[in-house]
Amino acid sequence: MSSVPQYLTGDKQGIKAFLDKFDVFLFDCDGVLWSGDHVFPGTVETLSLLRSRHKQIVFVTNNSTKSRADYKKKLDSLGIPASVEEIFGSSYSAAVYISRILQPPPHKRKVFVLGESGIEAELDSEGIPHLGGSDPAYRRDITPADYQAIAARDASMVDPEVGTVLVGLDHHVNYLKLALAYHYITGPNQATFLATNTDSTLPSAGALFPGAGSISAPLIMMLGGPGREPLSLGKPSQAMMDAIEGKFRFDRKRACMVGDRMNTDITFGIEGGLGGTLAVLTGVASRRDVVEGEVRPMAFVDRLSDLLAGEVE
Ligand SMILES: O=C(O)[C@H](O)[C@H](O)COP(=O)(O)O
Ligand SMILES: [Mg+2]
Repeated sequence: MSSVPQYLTGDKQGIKAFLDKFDVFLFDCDGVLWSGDHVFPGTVETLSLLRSRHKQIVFVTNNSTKSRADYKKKLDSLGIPASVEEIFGSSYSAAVYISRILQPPPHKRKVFVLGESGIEAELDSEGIPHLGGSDPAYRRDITPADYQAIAARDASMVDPEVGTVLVGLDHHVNYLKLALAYHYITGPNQATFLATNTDSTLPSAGALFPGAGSISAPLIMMLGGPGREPLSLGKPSQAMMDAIEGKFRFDRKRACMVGDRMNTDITFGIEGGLGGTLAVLTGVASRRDVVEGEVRPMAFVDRLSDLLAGEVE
């Protein structure tokens, strides 16, 4: 059983000592920097404190609805200084995995997407053709003709060149898309079943909503349940950690993962062999999860801006 994490809120010297241990901070976004479009008070000041101390900052989000360029716009709109180079999302992680590791053969190079434009933009950035996703042709009710065409594997409905099904948070999921995804995975296409992430919930507006995991769950059930889960390329996937380390070239022992979720963010940092992990209580995890859970961070604070107390010399 892991030890009880250090509680740093209000502990000026403890915060200073904690911050001094690290040169790199990997920041989760939803539940840490903001909740939906509400940026938590003190977030901007805390990040600029770290930058003033020459700490490297990387934004590592599982939220696949936006691309890195979209996140740059969101960070700008919330007054959070950042470069697009500092952003690493699960949709980019999945696109890189497909183009550089999975490398489907030319006749199976297309990806059927259950997700939003963030996935499509990152697949485009890696030159990967895709269908489904935000295409309005799929945002409709299934019809009797659809059943016939899908069952008959009519190429107008079931594209023979689909070799991968990629699932992320999809605010427009529906029966037709789930049916097509199932047939791509189980039919002659034998498509590879991937997910950008499998978070069960999404923290937004101070509450919890269906997460990306709830979008792939019906497919897992249709495929026979446990053992048929998709390969997930978001946190805590170490494929994502390796890609981030490869890009930013940092000493893992001098890096700290900051997150609000134990089974993604904190597990990501621990399994990645990072020097530290810090939890905040403004998102998914409760204090009890942090202090008594199976997975525990090195330290925690009530909110990110509590780190500002570390400014005192
Ligand atoms: O369902 C989801 O996709 C997640 O809740 C969301 O993406 C979490 O984003 P993160 O906290 O990693 O920024
Ligand atoms: Mg989060």
